[in-house]
Amino acid sequence: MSGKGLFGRLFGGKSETAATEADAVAVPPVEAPEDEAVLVDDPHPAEILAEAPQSWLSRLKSGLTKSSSKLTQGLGDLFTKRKLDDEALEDLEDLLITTDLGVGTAARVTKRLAKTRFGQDVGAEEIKQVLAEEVAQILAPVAKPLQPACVARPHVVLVVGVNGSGKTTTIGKMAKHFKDQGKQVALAAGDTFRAAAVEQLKVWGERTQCPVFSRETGADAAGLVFDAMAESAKRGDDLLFVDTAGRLQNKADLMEELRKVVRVIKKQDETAPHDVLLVLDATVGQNAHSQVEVFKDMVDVTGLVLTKLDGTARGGVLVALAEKFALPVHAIGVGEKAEDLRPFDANAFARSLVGLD
Ligand SMILES: Nc1nc2c(ncn2[C@@H]2O[C@H](COP(=O)(O)OP(=O)(O)OP(=O)(O)O)[C@@H](O)[C@H]2O)c(=O)[nH]1
Repeated sequence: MSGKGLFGRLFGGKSETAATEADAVAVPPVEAPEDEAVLVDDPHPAEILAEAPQSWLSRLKSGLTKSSSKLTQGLGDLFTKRKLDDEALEDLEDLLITTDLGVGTAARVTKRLAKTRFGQDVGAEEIKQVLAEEVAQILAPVAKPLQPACVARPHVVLVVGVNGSGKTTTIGKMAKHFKDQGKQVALAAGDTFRAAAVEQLKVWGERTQCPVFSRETGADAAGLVFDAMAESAKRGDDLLFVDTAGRLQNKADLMEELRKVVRVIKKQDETAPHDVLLVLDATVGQNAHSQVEVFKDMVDVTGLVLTKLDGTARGGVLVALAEKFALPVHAIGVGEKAEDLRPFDANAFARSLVGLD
């Protein structure tokens, strides 16, 4: 592990290399190149916004394939009809921990099986059922789709997270979701630190036909957000999504910037921001825990969005996060297209995660 400390690992400079799946502590988001042409040129907007040929459930299942295969394979190896004794329970607990489900979940599942099936022959399918039920129970209290009341105009959703976690993409996908529901939505490019971030948000603005409030690179983010709120209120928008920087020189700078943004938002509406979403990249696995802790220190995080579940076998981390923080999980991302972000459903997720239909 590098000697940079937590902040260095979370927000470290360009020299940080992307973490591998096996690297449980380093954070993969590496600052995207400024000339990220694919984002700026947007050659296939229609494709990105196109209706999904598959149902959401099949997208979810295929998105979680890496996670479910790891679990299914592990369970298959352990339980081709095996007596459930102490050793088998220990092996099962270890497997569940290695799939990022968390110590608490692993203990719950093994305890339940020990109570009901100790000494009997059990198979992988039976264990999957028990696991799916336990996971769904853990997730049910946190599965809360974002339902902005829009009593205040605009209802302000502040979006935070480390660079590359998927903030901008999540904003774009949510903008489409709420536009489709008939809401008037605007976007504020509060990551004035990186030109590519502003450009990327503008691309989503064009795709979703939402105005994007932006300023030149290096401009004061809080000033931009203040003006964006005033303008959005004048327009009578239902919703204003505010993108933010994910990395500054150090933690103190980032904290100061985020707190300043919150202060200026409150100057115009003391009930705002109405939601503060922390976007987490699921591929970082257990490191997501530290990210939640760091951001909770900086701002009043009200809910989570987990992205890139399609790119990792570590989808179980969502369960561990739910157990530890009990923060609402509003949505999950299983791909880069607009329809790849959906309100989070505990049961569907639990069954897909363990590879059940
Ligand atoms: N596979 C996959 N890719 C995703 C998902 N969500 C976002 N991405 C991709 O992840 C990359 C980073 O996403 P961004 O939205 O730019 O992340 P950000 O947090 O705004 O990052 P900065 O703009 O660097 O601050 C982009 O290439 C997205 O297309 C997802 O659910 N699945």
